Amino acid sequence: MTKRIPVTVLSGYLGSGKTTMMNHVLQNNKDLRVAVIVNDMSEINIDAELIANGSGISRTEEKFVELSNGCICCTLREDLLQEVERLAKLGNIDYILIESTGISEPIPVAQTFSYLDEELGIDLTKFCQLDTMVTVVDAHRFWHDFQSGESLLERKEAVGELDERDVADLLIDQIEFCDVLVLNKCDLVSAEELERLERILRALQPEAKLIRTTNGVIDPADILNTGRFDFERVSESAGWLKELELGHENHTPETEEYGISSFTYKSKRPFHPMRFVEWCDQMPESIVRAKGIVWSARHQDVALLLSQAGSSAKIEPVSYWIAALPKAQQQDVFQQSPEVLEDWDEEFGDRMTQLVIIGIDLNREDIIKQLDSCLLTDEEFHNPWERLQDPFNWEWH
Ligand SMILES: Nc1nc2c(ncn2[C@@H]2O[C@H](COP(=O)(O)OP(=O)(O)OP(=O)(O)O)[C@@H](O)[C@H]2O)c(=O)[nH]1
Repeated sequence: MTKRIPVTVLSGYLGSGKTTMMNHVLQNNKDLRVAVIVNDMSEINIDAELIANGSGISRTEEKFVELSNGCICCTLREDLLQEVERLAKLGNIDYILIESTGISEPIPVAQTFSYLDEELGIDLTKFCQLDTMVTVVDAHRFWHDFQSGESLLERKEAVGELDERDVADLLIDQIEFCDVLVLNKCDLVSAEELERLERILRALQPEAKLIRTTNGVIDPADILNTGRFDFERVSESAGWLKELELGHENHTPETEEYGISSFTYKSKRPFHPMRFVEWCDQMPESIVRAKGIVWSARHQDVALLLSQAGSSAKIEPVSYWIAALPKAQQQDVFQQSPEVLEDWDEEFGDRMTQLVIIGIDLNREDIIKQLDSCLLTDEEFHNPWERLQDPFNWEWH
């Protein structure tokens, strides 16, 4: 069997320094024949010029393939698959380095390398192996972008009119799904600010290797042939998920020194949907990331997922409560996952809220008090919940 070619994917918001880092790695990597795929949405492809002119590229025999009118995660998946397959079959390269566009989410890119594409009949897992998912964060712009409250559409950076993503959502997706987190442009930030930023990134992404850089100067061994990528492990690496699973074992006193902390709010009484939505709209600014499962009294069958990052907060149905499934199906779940019975309520089953809050200088007692005041009062609890106003009007089948 031929050896599978390792692949590193660079993600990171527009202008964070991906191209700069890629050039540095290409110039300083001595032993590997690296093929580069750059995926850029802009009409004038500056990345292409930079790489084409970069010294050392011809010396080290990199091949440059430019995907020019879409992004890896959506419109150009087909192109990417075909290009990677073609490069891999050529057989004269040792490594593939991909720079995805600043607005692409890493999960679909990683999926491209992890599963067979049935539509195109291309199975990249035969030729390559995802080795490292790198996310580059701009230390100078991070807070500005994260707290901007702007959408990609407003910044004219969206994939199309239907692209409703906020900048903060994209940044958090990129941070929460990676093996190596590069904090670039450290020259533009004070030492103290950098320390704080590093701590918050650690709280958001505790598993990835965190590396500070200036002008993308990184040891190529930190992002090539690291062998770090494991889909399941990376999928479970986000700080909010660790907090949910491990609770306080996850905390390091050192982090709390910088005012950064996290906790899980739990309740077995449902939220009044209107009051909860109002709270989400005016969350305290100290909250950097809130995510978790929510029990809303007006939505008895489905668990809701709240995902907040910066000033963007989204609530959507995520799955049926086990208690809302037909009895036979419930039995199947109990057999497969007996641990769900540990917290089972006689009347309400698995329905409960578990919300992770990560932030800076959080006033924990105050936030708990605010959330408690969104729960049904005794009177509301004993009256029919269907009469409560529904802020969402979702339709699902
Ligand atoms: N001061 C400073 N500037 C940097 C650093 N790294 C990159 N830059 C500059 O930041 C700008 C953007 O860098 P790029 O490497 O093009 O960023 P990118 O992530 O590839 O950008 P897109 O392809 O648009 O997503 C360039 O002008 C770089 O010279 C750094 O560490 N410090």
